[in-house]
Amino acid sequence: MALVVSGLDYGHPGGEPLYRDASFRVEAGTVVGVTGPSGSGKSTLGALLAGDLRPRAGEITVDGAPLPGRGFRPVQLIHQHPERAVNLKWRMRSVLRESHAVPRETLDLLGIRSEWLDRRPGELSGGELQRFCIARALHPATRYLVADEMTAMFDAITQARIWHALIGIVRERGLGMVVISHEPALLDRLCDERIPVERLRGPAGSARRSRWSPAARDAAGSA
Ligand SMILES: Nc1ncnc2c1ncn2[C@@H]1O[C@H](COP(=O)(O)OP(=O)(O)OP(=O)(O)O)[C@@H](O)[C@H]1O
Repeated sequence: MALVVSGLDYGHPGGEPLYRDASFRVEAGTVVGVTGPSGSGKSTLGALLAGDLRPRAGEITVDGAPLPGRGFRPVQLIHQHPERAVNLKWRMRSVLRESHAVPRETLDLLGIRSEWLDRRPGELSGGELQRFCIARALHPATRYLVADEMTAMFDAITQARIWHALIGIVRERGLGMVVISHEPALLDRLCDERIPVERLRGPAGSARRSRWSPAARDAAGSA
């Protein structure tokens, strides 16, 4: 059981190639960190894994089946910007219900207060709204989670609480998880393995790589 990326090619329309023949896997029950400089393609990778973007070539499979093009997405993406992931006109009760009947226990673990359920996204702080996006992503049929700078808007104590709750659920359900983050300490704490995004560019990515510092190249090369 794994989320498997094989021979992935992708570049945004009109942009330079970001991924060439990239391959890696995330075993169910493991947490994999993805690191890389700003603009290197981490969020793009998250969108590809979740099925929001389609690869130009290559394949992404989920527990042996191709990533579905429609219907429920077994790879759920938790965005860096929660306000882009929800209908801003709906009350939070409906935002949650659109995904599934989130158990009260999960709401409590994520620190979601009952009074927030009757508000709209614009009436919550970024961190409060993000808790709802995490709860939504924990659909019973979710197999893998991709967390893209998920806790960037939280203070350190809340960040630690949210990660503790989420990793507990992930481990309990045997989900696989990809954590995209700029924070090495966070990745050290959470992840079983780290993948520098540079490693996924393949030999053809060396044209872009040459614009970066020798230290970054060495780090990528030794990974
Ligand atoms: N929809 C798009 N159309 C064209 N180019 C895009 C699009 N989205 C992102 N890009 C470009 O693709 C590259 C990778 O962007 P991406 O957001 O994946 O990087 P990132 O590593 O997540 O960056 P950050 O750490 O700053 O969030 C950037 O050069 C960006 O400008």
